[in-house]
Amino acid sequence: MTENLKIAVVGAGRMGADHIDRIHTRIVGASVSAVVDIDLDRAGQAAAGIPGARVFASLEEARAAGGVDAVLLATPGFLHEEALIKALEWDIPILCEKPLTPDAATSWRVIEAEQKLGRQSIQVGFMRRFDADYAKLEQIISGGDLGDLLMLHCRHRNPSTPPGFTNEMLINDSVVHEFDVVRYLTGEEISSVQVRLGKPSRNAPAGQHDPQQVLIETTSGVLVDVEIFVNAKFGYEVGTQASLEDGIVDIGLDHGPVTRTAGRVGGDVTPGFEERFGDAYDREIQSWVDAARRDEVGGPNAWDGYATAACCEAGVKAQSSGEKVAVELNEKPELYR
Ligand SMILES: NC(=O)c1ccc[n+]([C@@H]2O[C@H](COP(=O)([O-])OP(=O)(O)OC[C@H]3O[C@@H](n4cnc5c(N)ncnc54)[C@H](O)[C@@H]3O)[C@@H](O)[C@H]2O)c1
Ligand SMILES: O[C@H]1[C@H](O)[C@@H](O)[C@H](O)[C@@H](O)[C@H]1O
Repeated sequence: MTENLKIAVVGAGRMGADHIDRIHTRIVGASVSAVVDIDLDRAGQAAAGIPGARVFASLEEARAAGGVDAVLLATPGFLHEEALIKALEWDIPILCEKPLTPDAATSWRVIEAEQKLGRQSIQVGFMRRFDADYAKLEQIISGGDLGDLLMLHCRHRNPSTPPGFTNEMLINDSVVHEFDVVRYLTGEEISSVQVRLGKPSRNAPAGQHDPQQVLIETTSGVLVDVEIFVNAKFGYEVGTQASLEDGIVDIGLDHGPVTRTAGRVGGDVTPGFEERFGDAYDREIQSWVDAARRDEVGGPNAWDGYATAACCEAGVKAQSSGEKVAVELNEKPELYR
């Protein structure tokens, strides 16, 4: 077992910097040994104050300098494939922020490379599986006391989007989480995706149709509707209502105290994903580190990344056609059964 997992974090932007701080301050059994970013100033800022953390412009340079046991990949999704294939060739564990890659063909190439390695080495950053609410909902559904799950109603609202957030990214950067959650909660694959574009918000930037409604069906016929609304302004909200045969369960309602005073009632709105899912990210990264030290994977794997990428591809097609698009999956390799 590796005593102290020395991690190279690739991409020191919003998510990478958050993970660097988390590993440095809260994660046990690991340290940040390298910060890689094409923007060296940004890498330097993220590495500042972390003993032993060196700064590089590429993963190859970091690897050549030595002291890299594992990679945490936090660059934009379209850049993931190349780094994943490299890390698999070097046989070092990887935590890849979602999405694994943006479409099925590129994700399948990653699956093929991992099969060549012969063991699972990639964990995908679907942190909702580590959220206490989602974990409880999964237990309620799989426990069976409320009968079969029939429908899920999901809401996914972000205050705004960063520059360069395309219309396709509503699906392959945001709804990719719901694709994973649906597979996690039902234990089934998704069979089809449909996207409906209704009245757009005046707050959406040019080129983005926001909000959108995504309709999902699983292999046993569980129906799911998702409101994806990425310029909702008021704050960050992710929640799900599950309709089961003998009960309705809600998670992700605004939490914290609700105060009634001076003729008003109210509580706090979560500003962003860091606050909503902070505990989940901590558990996710600790689980990855613990497993990686034993050469194992501690969460959703490359098959989960591939299956959701296939859903994203169907979703992007459905955005332009308006039709229900079937999700086509290759046969699941032995490595993931
Ligand atoms: N799990 C979650 O809730 C969550 C939240 C936010 C972002 N993410 C994911 O994290 C990843 C990063 O998102 P972000 O919001 O931090 O993006 P960001 O734009 O803030 O940061 C990306 C960083 O990557 C760097 N970069 C670009 N090309 C590079 C290259 N070739 N080599 C090294 N560095 C390079 C950029 O300079 C930038 O610093 C994405 O995959 C995104 O989907 C996940
Ligand atoms: O990259 C982010 C992140 O994955 C958040 O969890 C999600 O709510 C956003 O929609 C997405 O853009």
